[in-house]
Amino acid sequence: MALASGVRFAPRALLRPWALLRGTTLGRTEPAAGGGGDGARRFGSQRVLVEPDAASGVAVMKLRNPSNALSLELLTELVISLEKLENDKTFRGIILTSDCPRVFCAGLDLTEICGRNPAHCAEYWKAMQELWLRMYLSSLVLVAAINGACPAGGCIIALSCDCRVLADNPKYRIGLNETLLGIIAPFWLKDTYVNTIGHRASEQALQLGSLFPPAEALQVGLVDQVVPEDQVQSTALSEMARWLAVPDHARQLTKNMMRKATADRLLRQRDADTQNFVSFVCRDSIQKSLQAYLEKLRQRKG
Ligand SMILES: CCCCCCCC/C=C/C=C/CC(=O)SCCNC(=O)CCNC(=O)[C@H](O)C(C)(C)COP(=O)(O)OP(=O)(O)OC[C@H]1O[C@@H](n2cnc3c(N)ncnc32)[C@H](O)[C@@H]1OP(=O)(O)O
Repeated sequence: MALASGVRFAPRALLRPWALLRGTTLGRTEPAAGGGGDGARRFGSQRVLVEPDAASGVAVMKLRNPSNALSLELLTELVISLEKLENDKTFRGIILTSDCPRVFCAGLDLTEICGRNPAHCAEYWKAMQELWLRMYLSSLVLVAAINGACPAGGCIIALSCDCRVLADNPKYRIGLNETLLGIIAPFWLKDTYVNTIGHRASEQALQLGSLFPPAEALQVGLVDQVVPEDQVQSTALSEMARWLAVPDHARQLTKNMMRKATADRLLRQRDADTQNFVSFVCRDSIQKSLQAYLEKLRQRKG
């Protein structure tokens, strides 16, 4: 499997991604609901469902993990699905959305870094870097149809797309709230934020750990459209059409010109970034707060 440009590492899960997927349906195709015609074969895995439409060249990719927390398996399946679409010249764009009610993506799966050994945390973080690099530099148009809450790592997934459409529901807040959890967004998340909403707005939002409700997210430029919930999908499709109206080669080279320096910064410091992450999250104090936070989340449910 080809990894993102200039990669010096090969996380175990990504070297043998199929091992993680035993017993899942990845690679198997089946007719899409109501479909059956040309390009109406969907494929997917346990955690990512892909509904390709060959006629329009657009695939809808649906996350379907519990709360869409970014587990190692979900990260792996996302990379594989993305790669499959990238390698199929039929496709020019992906709409990324959630199949979970009320949640687009809950961010990092904290169970992957709480009570785990350093080697696991490193493998996990490398998989997170890999997904971000692939999405951020994808030659396809990526539109996020955000139909639920979108904190922290969820926001990063959305920010690595080209365009964001958010459902107008005050519960669907979006932002990088790491500081409120006592953790620090690494430089490449910060860079992505700055590239999207500018330096001053990022400085404020990152320090305060702001989670923006839809109207504020639109105002600050974190999302491009806020629409009623039942119009998220159709608006994402209209946005996609607008982006696909531009010749691919010109749009792709322009995207690369805008994003390459940010991605290269991570590529140059990938190992150091992993080490920073691991030594930070493996501290006793951080492990204790992660444990307490997870406990709070579980209790809140009851
Ligand atoms: C020197 C510096 C070096 C650099 C260091 C770098 C350090 C670190 C960088 C890290 C970056 C981190 C970014 C992150 O993404 S951290 C994760 C942040 N995410 C959150 O805070 C979201 C938490 N979840 C929620 O707020 C809600 O769950 C919500 C997404 C709004 C959904 O709400 P609701 O529909 O009501 O669902 P529940 O709350 O009932 O949750 C259902 C089950 O899912 C579990 N859950 C939720 N989120 C997570 C998660 N992020 N990880 C793991 N598990 C999660 C929750 O506990 C419930 O589980 P169960 O059904 O078993 O009870």
